[in-house]
Order: sequence, then C-alpha cells, then structure tokens
Amino acid sequence: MSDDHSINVHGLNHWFGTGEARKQAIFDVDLKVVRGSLTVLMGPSGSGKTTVLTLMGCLRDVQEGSITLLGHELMGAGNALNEALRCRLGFIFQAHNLHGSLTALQNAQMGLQVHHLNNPKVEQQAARHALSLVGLGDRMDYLPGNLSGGQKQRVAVARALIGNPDIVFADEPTAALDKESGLNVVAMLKRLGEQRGTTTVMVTHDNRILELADRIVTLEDGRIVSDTRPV
Ligand SMILES: Nc1ncnc2c1ncn2[C@@H]1O[C@H](COP(=O)(O)OP(=O)(O)OP(=O)(O)O)[C@@H](O)[C@H]1O
Repeated sequence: MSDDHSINVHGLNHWFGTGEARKQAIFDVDLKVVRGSLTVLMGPSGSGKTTVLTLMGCLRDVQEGSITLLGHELMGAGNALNEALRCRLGFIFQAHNLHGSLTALQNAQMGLQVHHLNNPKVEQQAARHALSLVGLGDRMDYLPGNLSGGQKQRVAVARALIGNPDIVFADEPTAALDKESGLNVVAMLKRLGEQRGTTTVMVTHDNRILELADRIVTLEDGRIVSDTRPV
C-alpha cells in the first residue's frame, strides 16, 4: 500500500441477516482514500453508504475482502487492534449526540474517553483547544440546550477532533443544519485536511456541500457506480 493512502478497501462484500434472511448489502467495493483528502459518499437510501463507513471505521467486522486502515488490515483484526485504531479515528454523526447535562467543554472532553488519559487537567486543556478550533471559544460553559443547531454540531466536531485523529468518519453531519452552518462544518474539516493531513470520509445526501469535496463516490445497490473528482 502506498503511504499516501489512509484507507485501502479491496474486494469488499458484506451481508446482513442469517439463514434465509441473509442478504448481501455490499458488492465487491474497491476504494483507495488519499491521506488529507475529503471524500464524500453519496447514493440513494439503502445503497450501502453507512455500511461501508462503519466497516472502514472498525465499527463492524469485515466479513469478506480487505480493508487496510492506516497500514493495518482489518480483516480478522482482534479487539486490541480495533481499539488501538479507534483511538486514531474521530466520528461525527447526524444527531450530534451531545449529553444535555454536560457543558460544551465536558462534551468535547468525552472524545478522549477512548484514550484513557485519566488526567482531567490535560483533557480540559485539549477540550478548550478543540472548541477554539471550531470557533466556540466563547461558548465552552454553555449547555447544549443554549446552543444553536450549528453550534451543537461544532461541539460534536470538536469532540471528534480532540484526540487529533488521523481519519474523521462523518455520517450526514450537515443534515440538521442550514446551508451556511453546514458549509462551515465541512469547510472546517477540509481545512484540517490541508493543515494537519486529517483524512475525512463523509456520508451525505447534502448537495450543498459537494463543492468542497475532493472526491465524490456514489453507491447504488451496494456497488460503486461513479467516482469523480470535481475541479
Ligand atoms: N443491521 C442491519 N440489518 C439488516 N440489514 C441492514 C442492516 N443495516 C443495513 N442493512 C441493509 O443494508 C443495506 C444498506 O444499508 P445502509 O444503511 O448502509 O444504506 P445507506 O446508503 O447508508 O442508507 P441511508 O442513506 O438510508 O442511511 C440496506 O438494504 C439496509 O436495509
């Protein structure tokens, strides 16, 4: 594998269900993702976007084919490797999943749980830095209920970025946002790619953010049907 690729998917197949209910959802997917790039996965509902994302993000076991993530093969990977790799990944979901009773600072800090630092001072410092990075330096002590939709999603981005991930996996991160807030969130991820080499893979139905993508991969019925690089 070239060092330029954070992710290398080859011959990926995936099934759900057992016995007669067993159904193939992913068919022979090949995908190499360049380090520092912003790749968007598109396609109709049920086309397999989330399945591919969760397989690449060590959130599901690889059944058939190969996924090399940051140089490590996920097929047959044990818990120890999965856990070590997850420390190098950040996740952002459509529903920001913030804890309503925790402040923005405490929510951002939650992103360090997988690192088991056990050092509240260092964790708080990192959370302050991550929130400043997403432009929420003046909202650290706010509860989610007092933040706008865009601000909440930016806290979720800070939580994903706090551990300095090599790869960010985002599943419809702009779905609940207006155009400007959505563009801001994606522009932030793109900037991180340029400045820190962070790779982003994002599932979206949101045509409004496509202008920021380095690459648009479209899935249909579990297969890649187009792969374009807008200029
Ligand atoms: N846990 C599951 N059990 C059974 N089938 C599943 C499961 N998860 C996904 N599927 C099926 O796999 C296929 C791909 O689903 P997936 O969620 O990856 O699609 P998607 O493109 O992300 O859709 P959406 O845009 O609606 O989120 C669909 O046919 C879906 O019904």
